[in-house]
Amino acid sequence: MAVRTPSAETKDSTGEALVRHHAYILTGPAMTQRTSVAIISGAGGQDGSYLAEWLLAHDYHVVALVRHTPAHYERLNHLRGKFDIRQVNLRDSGATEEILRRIAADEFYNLAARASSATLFDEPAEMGMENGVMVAQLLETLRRTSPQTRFCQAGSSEMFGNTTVSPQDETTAFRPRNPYGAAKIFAHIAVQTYRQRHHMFACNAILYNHESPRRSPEMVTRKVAIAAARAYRNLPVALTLGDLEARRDWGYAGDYVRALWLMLQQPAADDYVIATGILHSVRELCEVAFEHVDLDYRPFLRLDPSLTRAPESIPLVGNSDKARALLGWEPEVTFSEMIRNMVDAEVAAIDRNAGE
Ligand SMILES: Nc1nc2c(ncn2[C@@H]2O[C@H](COP(=O)(O)OP(=O)(O)O[C@H]3O[C@H](CO)[C@@H](O)[C@H](O)[C@@H]3O)[C@@H](O)[C@H]2O)c(=O)[nH]1
Repeated sequence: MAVRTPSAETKDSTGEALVRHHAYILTGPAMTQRTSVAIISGAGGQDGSYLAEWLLAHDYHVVALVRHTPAHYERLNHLRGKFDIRQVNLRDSGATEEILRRIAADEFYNLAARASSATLFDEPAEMGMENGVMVAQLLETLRRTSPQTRFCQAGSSEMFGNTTVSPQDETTAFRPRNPYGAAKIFAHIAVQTYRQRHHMFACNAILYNHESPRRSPEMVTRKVAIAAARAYRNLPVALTLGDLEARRDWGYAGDYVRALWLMLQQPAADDYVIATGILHSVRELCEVAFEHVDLDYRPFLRLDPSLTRAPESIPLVGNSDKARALLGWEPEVTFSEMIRNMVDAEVAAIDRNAGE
């Protein structure tokens, strides 16, 4: 168990105590547990909501940083009142610095990013700023205000892009094929720089696709789950897909946020690939989702080539042996279980809406 130095109570501008922390401190033979404080940026997304749940279940004081008005974030609704939520644009370094200085968190998880597959190629300059340069800015602010804070950066398998190696691991060369992947690599290198040159506890998670009922509806797993549930409830279905043969290494988001947390509990900071190591096609995804409701997906399917992306010459599939060995991490939810849960969640949502 890591032993961390306690720090002082922090106060807001009114002088009111905000949070008391720190982690686990040894007091003689007995171990006293104090509340750890974690900041999650980009907390309103799929991963932020699962990570907030995980941290709250582990008695953390959670501070969620969101970009828009807090009420906007439905995925956090069930947790309201259990954590602090602050609206801040991380590109505003002054505002970010004030928050970081005041909170002096034990852990910081950076999940803030542009993440839609529709925008992987769009607005390269903005993409570079938000998914790349902003992370370096954040690390620099942390270095000046709260260098003891442990930092975790959510990277992506898109960094491997047009790889020539399969499966990919932490030693595989990056070959990004879009500005999204390139920006994430900039962030990845920034994390390594602050770890090596400034001795900060900063980790990179190279996350392969991870899904859940909280995934954005334009992502392919959620699209298919919604279509299967609507077909099951005899509602009009638009299952319009780009490509049935595209393959992905799909894991469950709840499992992946557990890996992020585990990284920050280690004696030393490092980088880890987080993946299942198993590929499935969009066709298999459709089969699992529709078979779960005893239907055939084919009559509902329309192919739209405009939704197709050039396939990778080598599929993106991760080797997470390092995370399994050093973090003791294993994915717990299988692909089929996850897709079936996603369909069940959509059926429940339809029924809830019908009952309102
Ligand atoms: N969205 C979508 N994808 C389709 C469709 N038809 C086929 N696909 C294929 O389905 C795969 C998964 O697509 P998405 O669910 O949109 O996710 P992604 O593009 O792989 O990106 C996600 O995962 C990355 C991790 O590798 C993340 O970095 C990224 O932010 C995002 O979460 C891709 O190969 C995509 O080409 C379609 O109609 N819609």
